[in-house]
Parts: sequence; structure tokens; C-alpha cells
Amino acid sequence: MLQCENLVLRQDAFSLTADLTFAGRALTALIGPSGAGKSTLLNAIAGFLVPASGRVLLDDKDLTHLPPGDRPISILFQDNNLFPHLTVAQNVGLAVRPRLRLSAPELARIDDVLSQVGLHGLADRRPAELSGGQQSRAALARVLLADRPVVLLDEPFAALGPGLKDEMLDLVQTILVSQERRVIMVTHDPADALRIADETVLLADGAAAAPTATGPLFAAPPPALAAYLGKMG
Ligand SMILES: Nc1ncnc2c1ncn2[C@@H]1O[C@H](COP(=O)(O)OP(=O)(O)OP(=O)(O)O)[C@@H](O)[C@H]1O
Repeated sequence: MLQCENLVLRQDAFSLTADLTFAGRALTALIGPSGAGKSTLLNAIAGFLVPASGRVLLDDKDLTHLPPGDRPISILFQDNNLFPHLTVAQNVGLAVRPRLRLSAPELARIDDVLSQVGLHGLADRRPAELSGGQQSRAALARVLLADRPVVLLDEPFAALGPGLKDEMLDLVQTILVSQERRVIMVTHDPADALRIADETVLLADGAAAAPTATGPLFAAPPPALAAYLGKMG
């Protein structure tokens, strides 16, 4: 169970409060207007932003003051998930060996995760030799190899066309959720949340609302969500 306990997050004049429990093994979407603090909240969970107050807990263990690399958390961003000078296998291997001295069992495991994401046979390519969708799959393969229980997605598929984005969302659901990872996904798009998120957290007006079942939330949106959906037209 992941908890944001009485968190207050500040970035210059911006402030966000979050008192949330991400229970069970659900996939949660974070949605809300631009600048509402979606990335800020993910960064605090991942350890890139120190809270002004409050705690981040995973299964009752206090993570608040652990550096990002020591947290049992993987994060995927929209950009810069892959190093251009490294092959796909090396990019994925960074998850387990920062210096890339990979053992035979590790190389076999890399082959295995590449197959899981549909990149069998492309291990020796460089990112520039892959399509956008294949690059996303390679980044996801690294998350699989890292094998951390919490996975944070900060709109990693936003640059893909709608068909490819849906394919990646489905892959996230079928692989990560079936492996019982705790996935929290930032999105601008209600369709993404409705497609794969069991529950959704609305961020608006400086606060994160409690996680709510996604279908019912969008079927009867509270005023702040209705305003956001209205602006999306
Ligand atoms: N490094 C920073 N320094 C100062 N202010 C920042 C910094 N990063 C973000 N902010 C501010 O914090 C607020 C929340 O930003 P954040 O990126 O978390 O919003 P978001 O909901 O993820 O937005 P978007 O949907 O546009 O990505 C914004 O007002 C932003 O200007």
C-alpha cells in the first residue's frame, strides 16, 4: 500500500496538498488541468522533490528521505527514457547494471523482457533505429527488468498517435498489472483513464482528491472535473 500522508509540496509559489492512500494493486490515473501538480506529485513519490511536510510510505516503510535510486520505484517520463548511444539491450540492462557488465543470466532475462514487450530480435539496435512505439516498448522493458513494485508513468506515451498510445496502455495493463505492480499514471486524456485505470485521482485547485472509481467519476464528474472536461471541449 502506497500512502501520501499529509503531503504539502511546494515549487516556488505553487503549492499542492495530498493525503492519499493507493490501496491494493489497482492502476490509478492522475488527471487535472495543466499546472495542477500531477508531475509534482509523481516527483515527490519518486523522490525527486522533497516535501515541505508530510510523508511518503510504502507498506508502512517511510520513504520520504530516501534518494530516488534507493526507492522501490520506477518512473517513465515522456522524453529521455533511452540513451541514444546505447543499444536497446544496453538501455534495458541499465535497470540492473549501471556499468553494463551483464552476466549471461542477465542477458537472457533482457531477451525475455524484450520478447514480452514485442521487441524480440531488436536488442542490438540503437534508439534512433526504432519507431516511436518501439522506443516506448524498450523503455517499458527496462521497467520490467528493474522489477520494482511501484511504477510511475508521467505521460510516457503522449507523443504517440492514438492507436499506438492505446497499444502501449494495453501493454501496461496486461504486463504491469498482471505482475501486480502498483501503477500510477499521469494523463491529460480521460480516455486513457477510462481505458485502463481502476481508479482516478483528480488534481485541481491546489489539492489531490481521494482516489475514486474511474467509471463513476467520469459519469458524474464533480465541479472541478466537469470544468476541466468542459475546457477540453
Ligand atoms: N522546477 C520548478 N520550479 C518552479 N516551479 C515549478 C517547477 N516545476 C513545476 N513548477 C510549477 O509547479 C506547478 C505544477 O507543475 P506540474 O508540472 O506538477 O503540473 P502538471 O499538472 O504536471 O502540468 P502539465 O499537465 O502541464 O504537465 C506549476 O505551476 C509549475 O509552474
